[in-house]
Amino acid sequence: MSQPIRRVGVLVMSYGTPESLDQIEAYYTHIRRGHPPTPEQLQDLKDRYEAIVGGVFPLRENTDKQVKALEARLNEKHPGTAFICYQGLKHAAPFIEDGVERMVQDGLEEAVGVVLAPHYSVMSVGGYIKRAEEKAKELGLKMSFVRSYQLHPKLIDALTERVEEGLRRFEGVDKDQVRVVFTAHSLPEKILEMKDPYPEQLLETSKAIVDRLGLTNWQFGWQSAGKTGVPWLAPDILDVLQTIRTENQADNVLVCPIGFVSDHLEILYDLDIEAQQTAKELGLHLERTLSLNTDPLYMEALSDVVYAQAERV
Ligand SMILES: CC1=C(CCC(=O)O)c2cc3nc(cc4[nH]c(cc5[nH]c(cc1n2)c(C)c5CCC(=O)O)c(CCC(=O)O)c4C)C(CCC(=O)O)=C3C
Ligand SMILES: [Fe+2]
Repeated sequence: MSQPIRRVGVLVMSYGTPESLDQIEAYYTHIRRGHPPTPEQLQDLKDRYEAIVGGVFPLRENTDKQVKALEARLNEKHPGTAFICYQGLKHAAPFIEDGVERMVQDGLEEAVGVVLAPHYSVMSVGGYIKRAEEKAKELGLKMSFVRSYQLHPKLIDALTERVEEGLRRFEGVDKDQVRVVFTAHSLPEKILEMKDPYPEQLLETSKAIVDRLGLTNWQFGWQSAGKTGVPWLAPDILDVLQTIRTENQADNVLVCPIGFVSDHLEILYDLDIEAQQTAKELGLHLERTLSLNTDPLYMEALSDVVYAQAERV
Protein backbone atom coordinates (compact mmCIF):
# COMPACT_ATOMS: atom_id res chain seq x y z
CA MET A 1 0.00 0.00 0.00
CA SER A 2 1.35 3.42 -0.89
CA GLN A 3 1.20 6.29 1.56
CA PRO A 4 -1.77 8.61 1.06
CA ILE A 5 -0.51 11.70 -0.71
CA ARG A 6 -0.01 14.78 1.48
CA ARG A 7 -2.49 17.56 0.65
CA VAL A 8 -1.52 21.13 1.41
CA GLY A 9 -3.78 24.13 0.92
CA VAL A 10 -2.16 27.35 -0.26
CA LEU A 11 -3.96 30.59 0.55
CA VAL A 12 -2.75 33.08 -2.04
CA MET A 13 -3.61 36.52 -0.73
CA SER A 14 -3.89 39.70 -2.74
CA TYR A 15 -5.35 43.19 -2.38
CA GLY A 16 -8.49 42.54 -4.41
CA THR A 17 -10.24 44.77 -6.92
CA PRO A 18 -13.89 45.32 -7.90
CA GLU A 19 -15.48 42.97 -10.43
CA SER A 20 -17.46 45.70 -12.15
CA LEU A 21 -17.81 49.48 -12.07
CA ASP A 22 -20.93 49.30 -9.87
CA GLN A 23 -18.93 47.46 -7.18
CA ILE A 24 -16.44 50.30 -6.72
CA GLU A 25 -18.45 51.91 -3.92
CA ALA A 26 -18.66 48.72 -1.84
CA TYR A 27 -14.97 48.04 -2.44
CA TYR A 28 -13.93 51.56 -1.44
CA THR A 29 -16.15 51.39 1.65
CA HIS A 30 -14.40 48.16 2.67
CA ILE A 31 -10.95 49.78 2.24
CA ARG A 32 -12.21 52.61 4.45
CA ARG A 33 -13.19 50.12 7.17
CA GLY A 34 -16.91 50.51 6.60
CA HIS A 35 -16.98 54.29 6.15
CA PRO A 36 -18.51 55.13 2.75
CA PRO A 37 -16.49 57.58 0.62
CA THR A 38 -17.85 61.04 -0.13
CA PRO A 39 -19.44 61.41 -3.60
CA GLU A 40 -16.30 63.30 -4.74
CA GLN A 41 -13.94 60.59 -3.49
CA LEU A 42 -16.07 57.92 -5.14
CA GLN A 43 -16.18 59.78 -8.44
CA ASP A 44 -12.43 60.29 -8.36
CA LEU A 45 -11.82 56.54 -7.90
CA LYS A 46 -14.41 55.66 -10.58
CA ASP A 47 -12.71 58.01 -13.03
CA ARG A 48 -9.34 56.39 -12.35
CA TYR A 49 -10.72 52.88 -12.87
CA GLU A 50 -12.56 53.94 -16.02
CA ALA A 51 -9.28 55.19 -17.44
CA ILE A 52 -7.62 51.75 -17.07
CA VAL A 53 -10.40 49.19 -17.27
CA GLY A 54 -11.43 47.74 -20.60
CA GLY A 55 -14.00 45.12 -19.62
CA VAL A 56 -12.11 43.07 -17.04
CA PHE A 57 -10.44 44.73 -14.05
CA PRO A 58 -6.76 44.04 -14.69
CA LEU A 59 -5.89 43.03 -11.13
CA ARG A 60 -8.66 40.43 -11.08
CA GLU A 61 -7.42 38.81 -14.28
CA ASN A 62 -3.80 38.97 -13.15
CA THR A 63 -4.43 37.51 -9.71
CA ASP A 64 -6.50 34.66 -11.25
CA LYS A 65 -3.65 33.85 -13.63
CA GLN A 66 -0.96 34.09 -10.95
CA VAL A 67 -2.83 31.70 -8.65
CA LYS A 68 -3.32 29.15 -11.46
CA ALA A 69 0.29 29.41 -12.56
CA LEU A 70 1.58 29.01 -8.99
CA GLU A 71 -0.55 25.90 -8.45
CA ALA A 72 0.71 24.37 -11.70
CA ARG A 73 4.32 25.16 -10.84
CA LEU A 74 4.10 23.74 -7.29
CA ASN A 75 2.56 20.46 -8.44
CA GLU A 76 4.95 20.06 -11.37
CA LYS A 77 8.01 20.62 -9.21
CA HIS A 78 6.83 18.63 -6.16
CA PRO A 79 4.77 15.65 -7.32
CA GLY A 80 4.97 14.05 -3.85
CA THR A 81 2.55 16.62 -2.41
CA ALA A 82 -0.78 17.84 -3.74
CA PHE A 83 -0.86 21.63 -3.49
CA ILE A 84 -4.31 23.18 -3.84
CA CYS A 85 -4.39 26.97 -4.22
CA TYR A 86 -7.19 29.23 -2.99
CA GLN A 87 -7.58 32.96 -3.32
CA GLY A 88 -8.05 35.19 -0.32
CA LEU A 89 -8.53 38.87 -1.08
CA LYS A 90 -8.18 41.73 1.40
CA HIS A 91 -10.96 44.00 0.15
CA ALA A 92 -13.11 41.94 -2.28
CA ALA A 93 -14.67 38.51 -2.64
CA PRO A 94 -13.44 35.85 -2.20
CA PHE A 95 -12.22 37.45 1.04
CA ILE A 96 -9.29 36.04 3.04
CA GLU A 97 -11.77 34.40 5.47
CA ASP A 98 -13.69 32.82 2.54
CA GLY A 99 -10.49 31.21 1.28
CA VAL A 100 -9.72 29.70 4.69
CA GLU A 101 -13.28 28.43 4.99
CA ARG A 102 -13.12 26.77 1.56
CA MET A 103 -9.95 24.93 2.46
CA VAL A 104 -11.63 23.52 5.56
CA GLN A 105 -14.78 22.61 3.57
CA ASP A 106 -12.56 20.75 1.11
CA GLY A 107 -11.19 18.67 3.96
CA LEU A 108 -7.72 20.18 4.12
CA GLU A 109 -5.95 19.98 7.47
CA GLU A 110 -2.85 22.04 6.78
CA ALA A 111 -2.17 25.15 4.75
CA VAL A 112 0.44 27.75 3.90
CA GLY A 113 -0.41 31.42 3.36
CA VAL A 114 1.49 33.70 1.00
CA VAL A 115 0.84 37.27 -0.16
CA LEU A 116 1.31 38.55 -3.71
CA ALA A 117 3.55 41.31 -2.36
CA PRO A 118 7.19 40.55 -1.46
CA HIS A 119 7.75 43.13 1.31
CA TYR A 120 6.41 42.90 4.86
CA SER A 121 4.69 45.75 6.62
CA VAL A 122 2.49 45.38 9.65
CA MET A 123 0.01 47.57 7.75
CA SER A 124 -0.04 45.45 4.60
CA VAL A 125 1.12 41.81 4.73
CA GLY A 126 0.77 41.78 8.53
CA GLY A 127 -2.92 42.59 8.16
CA TYR A 128 -3.48 39.79 5.64
CA ILE A 129 -1.77 37.24 7.89
CA LYS A 130 -3.65 38.33 11.01
CA ARG A 131 -7.03 37.81 9.33
CA ALA A 132 -6.12 34.42 7.89
CA GLU A 133 -4.59 33.30 11.18
CA GLU A 134 -7.71 34.21 13.15
CA LYS A 135 -10.04 32.37 10.78
CA ALA A 136 -7.75 29.31 10.65
CA LYS A 137 -7.65 29.19 14.45
CA GLU A 138 -11.43 29.45 14.66
CA LEU A 139 -11.88 26.56 12.21
CA GLY A 140 -9.02 24.41 13.52
CA LEU A 141 -6.90 24.57 10.37
CA LYS A 142 -3.15 24.23 10.85
CA MET A 143 -1.69 27.17 9.00
CA SER A 144 1.67 28.91 8.65
CA PHE A 145 2.79 31.88 6.59
CA VAL A 146 5.46 33.24 4.28
CA ARG A 147 6.09 36.72 5.67
CA SER A 148 8.35 38.19 2.98
CA TYR A 149 10.58 37.16 0.09
CA GLN A 150 12.18 40.44 -0.90
CA LEU A 151 15.61 38.92 -1.60
CA HIS A 152 14.65 35.61 -3.20
CA PRO A 153 17.26 35.11 -5.97
CA LYS A 154 14.63 34.32 -8.60
CA LEU A 155 12.63 37.43 -7.71
CA ILE A 156 15.83 39.47 -8.07
CA ASP A 157 16.57 37.71 -11.40
CA ALA A 158 13.09 38.55 -12.68
CA LEU A 159 13.27 42.19 -11.60
CA THR A 160 16.81 42.60 -12.92
CA GLU A 161 15.66 41.36 -16.34
CA ARG A 162 12.85 43.92 -16.24
CA VAL A 163 15.24 46.78 -15.48
CA GLU A 164 17.64 45.67 -18.23
CA GLU A 165 14.79 45.57 -20.72
CA GLY A 166 13.61 49.01 -19.58
CA LEU A 167 17.09 50.51 -19.97
CA ARG A 168 17.31 49.16 -23.54
CA ARG A 169 14.28 51.29 -24.43
CA PHE A 170 16.42 54.45 -24.09
CA GLU A 171 18.11 53.94 -27.42
CA GLY A 172 21.55 55.44 -27.73
CA VAL A 173 21.54 56.62 -24.11
CA ASP A 174 24.26 55.39 -21.76
CA LYS A 175 22.83 53.58 -18.74
CA ASP A 176 24.45 56.05 -16.33
CA GLN A 177 22.38 58.78 -17.99
CA VAL A 178 19.12 57.08 -17.04
CA ARG A 179 17.90 57.74 -13.50
CA VAL A 180 16.40 54.50 -12.17
CA VAL A 181 13.71 55.13 -9.55
CA PHE A 182 12.48 52.11 -7.55
CA THR A 183 9.03 52.66 -6.09
CA ALA A 184 6.49 51.07 -3.76
CA HIS A 185 3.16 52.03 -2.24
CA SER A 186 3.62 54.69 0.39
CA LEU A 187 2.34 54.13 3.92
CA PRO A 188 1.61 56.51 6.78
CA GLU A 189 4.88 57.76 8.29
CA LYS A 190 3.95 56.38 11.71
CA ILE A 191 5.22 52.94 10.57
CA LEU A 192 8.74 54.31 11.12
CA GLU A 193 8.14 54.66 14.86
CA MET A 194 6.90 51.07 14.89
CA LYS A 195 10.28 49.90 13.48
CA ASP A 196 8.41 48.40 10.56
CA PRO A 197 10.70 46.42 8.20
CA TYR A 198 8.92 47.68 5.05
CA PRO A 199 11.28 50.55 4.03
CA GLU A 200 14.40 48.48 4.74
CA GLN A 201 13.15 45.43 2.80
CA LEU A 202 12.34 47.65 -0.19
CA LEU A 203 15.86 49.07 -0.11
CA GLU A 204 17.27 45.54 0.07
CA THR A 205 15.45 44.57 -3.13
CA SER A 206 16.53 47.82 -4.82
CA LYS A 207 20.19 47.38 -3.83
CA ALA A 208 20.27 43.76 -4.99
CA ILE A 209 19.19 44.90 -8.47
CA VAL A 210 21.58 47.87 -8.38
CA ASP A 211 24.48 45.54 -7.52
CA ARG A 212 23.64 43.07 -10.27
CA LEU A 213 23.56 45.80 -12.92
CA GLY A 214 26.20 48.13 -11.49
CA LEU A 215 23.78 51.07 -11.54
CA THR A 216 25.17 54.40 -10.39
CA ASN A 217 22.27 56.76 -11.08
CA TRP A 218 19.38 55.53 -8.93
CA GLN A 219 17.16 56.25 -5.94
CA PHE A 220 14.08 55.05 -4.12
CA GLY A 221 10.75 56.91 -4.14
CA TRP A 222 7.21 56.33 -2.87
CA GLN A 223 3.97 56.36 -4.85
CA SER A 224 0.18 56.27 -4.49
CA ALA A 225 0.08 57.88 -1.02
CA GLY A 226 -3.37 58.31 0.50
CA LYS A 227 -4.90 61.75 0.80
CA THR A 228 -5.50 61.61 4.53
CA GLY A 229 -4.71 64.17 7.21
CA VAL A 230 -1.55 62.34 8.36
CA PRO A 231 1.90 62.42 6.73
CA TRP A 232 2.86 59.55 4.40
CA LEU A 233 6.33 58.30 3.54
CA ALA A 234 8.08 60.68 1.12
CA PRO A 235 9.43 61.63 -1.40
CA ASP A 236 6.52 60.93 -3.70
CA ILE A 237 7.35 59.93 -7.28
CA LEU A 238 5.84 63.16 -8.64
CA ASP A 239 8.17 65.22 -6.41
CA VAL A 240 11.07 62.94 -7.37
CA LEU A 241 10.48 63.76 -11.03
CA GLN A 242 10.41 67.47 -10.22
CA THR A 243 13.73 67.20 -8.34
CA ILE A 244 15.33 65.22 -11.17
CA ARG A 245 14.45 68.15 -13.42
CA THR A 246 15.39 71.03 -11.11
CA GLU A 247 18.66 69.41 -9.99
CA ASN A 248 19.38 68.31 -13.55
CA GLN A 249 20.03 64.71 -12.52
CA ALA A 250 18.87 63.24 -15.85
CA ASP A 251 16.60 63.70 -18.86
CA ASN A 252 15.69 60.01 -18.81
CA VAL A 253 13.92 58.18 -16.01
CA LEU A 254 13.12 54.50 -15.62
CA VAL A 255 10.55 53.79 -12.90
CA CYS A 256 10.66 50.29 -11.46
CA PRO A 257 7.70 49.62 -9.10
CA ILE A 258 9.29 46.79 -7.07
CA GLY A 259 6.54 46.90 -4.44
CA PHE A 260 3.94 45.57 -6.89
CA VAL A 261 3.84 42.28 -8.74
CA SER A 262 1.10 42.87 -11.29
CA ASP A 263 -0.59 45.45 -13.48
CA HIS A 264 -3.33 47.33 -11.64
CA LEU A 265 -4.51 50.82 -10.76
CA GLU A 266 -1.28 51.94 -9.06
CA ILE A 267 0.74 50.97 -12.13
CA LEU A 268 -1.65 51.68 -14.98
CA TYR A 269 -3.01 54.94 -13.57
CA ASP A 270 -0.62 56.37 -10.97
CA LEU A 271 2.48 55.68 -13.07
CA ASP A 272 1.37 55.28 -16.69
CA ILE A 273 -1.08 58.19 -16.70
CA GLU A 274 -0.34 60.51 -13.77
CA ALA A 275 3.46 60.26 -13.47
CA GLN A 276 3.76 60.12 -17.27
CA GLN A 277 1.82 63.41 -17.49
CA THR A 278 4.15 65.07 -14.95
CA ALA A 279 7.20 63.77 -16.83
CA LYS A 280 5.87 65.21 -20.06
CA GLU A 281 5.33 68.61 -18.46
CA LEU A 282 8.91 68.51 -17.18
CA GLY A 283 10.34 67.37 -20.49
CA LEU A 284 11.55 64.05 -19.07
CA HIS A 285 11.56 60.78 -21.01
CA LEU A 286 9.87 58.37 -18.59
CA GLU A 287 9.64 54.61 -19.03
CA ARG A 288 8.22 52.04 -16.61
CA THR A 289 9.49 48.48 -16.20
CA LEU A 290 7.05 45.73 -17.16
CA SER A 291 5.15 44.09 -14.31
CA LEU A 292 5.97 40.54 -13.21
CA ASN A 293 2.42 39.16 -13.62
CA THR A 294 2.97 35.42 -14.35
CA ASP A 295 6.69 35.71 -15.13
CA PRO A 296 8.01 32.13 -14.77
CA LEU A 297 10.86 33.31 -12.52
CA TYR A 298 8.39 35.01 -10.20
CA MET A 299 6.25 31.87 -10.15
CA GLU A 300 9.36 29.84 -9.26
CA ALA A 301 10.20 32.25 -6.45
CA LEU A 302 6.68 31.95 -5.04
CA SER A 303 6.67 28.19 -5.46
CA ASP A 304 10.02 27.93 -3.64
CA VAL A 305 8.93 29.99 -0.64
CA VAL A 306 5.60 28.17 -0.33
CA TYR A 307 7.27 24.75 -0.57
CA ALA A 308 9.93 25.70 2.00
CA GLN A 309 7.20 26.91 4.37
CA ALA A 310 5.20 23.69 3.88
CA GLU A 311 8.31 21.66 4.76
CA ARG A 312 8.71 23.59 8.00
CA VAL A 313 5.23 22.67 9.25
C1 LIG B 1 1.03 48.83 1.09
C2 LIG B 1 -0.08 48.81 0.08
C3 LIG B 1 -0.12 48.07 -1.10
C4 LIG B 1 0.95 47.11 -1.60
C5 LIG B 1 0.89 45.76 -0.93
C6 LIG B 1 -0.33 44.94 -1.32
O1 LIG B 1 -0.51 44.67 -2.51
O2 LIG B 1 -1.07 44.64 -0.39
C7 LIG B 1 -1.37 48.38 -1.75
C8 LIG B 1 -1.80 47.84 -2.95
C9 LIG B 1 -2.99 48.14 -3.62
N1 LIG B 1 -3.89 49.14 -3.32
C10 LIG B 1 -4.93 49.09 -4.21
C11 LIG B 1 -6.04 49.97 -4.24
C12 LIG B 1 -6.34 50.96 -3.30
N2 LIG B 1 -5.66 51.23 -2.13
C13 LIG B 1 -6.24 52.26 -1.44
C14 LIG B 1 -5.84 52.78 -0.21
C15 LIG B 1 -4.71 52.36 0.56
N3 LIG B 1 -3.73 51.48 0.17
C16 LIG B 1 -2.81 51.29 1.20
C17 LIG B 1 -1.66 50.47 1.17
C18 LIG B 1 -1.30 49.58 0.14
N4 LIG B 1 -2.05 49.30 -0.97
C19 LIG B 1 -3.24 52.10 2.28
C20 LIG B 1 -2.55 52.20 3.62
C21 LIG B 1 -4.42 52.77 1.88
C22 LIG B 1 -5.25 53.74 2.70
C23 LIG B 1 -6.45 53.05 3.28
C24 LIG B 1 -6.03 51.95 4.23
O3 LIG B 1 -5.52 52.26 5.31
O4 LIG B 1 -6.23 50.77 3.86
C25 LIG B 1 -7.38 52.69 -2.19
C26 LIG B 1 -8.34 53.78 -1.76
C27 LIG B 1 -8.29 54.99 -2.60
C28 LIG B 1 -6.91 55.53 -2.85
O5 LIG B 1 -6.21 55.90 -1.88
O6 LIG B 1 -6.53 55.54 -4.01
C29 LIG B 1 -7.44 51.89 -3.35
C30 LIG B 1 -8.44 51.94 -4.46
C31 LIG B 1 -4.71 48.01 -5.10
C32 LIG B 1 -5.71 47.53 -6.17
C33 LIG B 1 -5.59 48.27 -7.45
C34 LIG B 1 -6.61 47.81 -8.47
O7 LIG B 1 -7.76 47.54 -8.11
O8 LIG B 1 -6.24 47.72 -9.65
C35 LIG B 1 -3.50 47.42 -4.75
C36 LIG B 1 -2.81 46.24 -5.39
FE1 LIG C 1 -3.74 50.40 -1.65
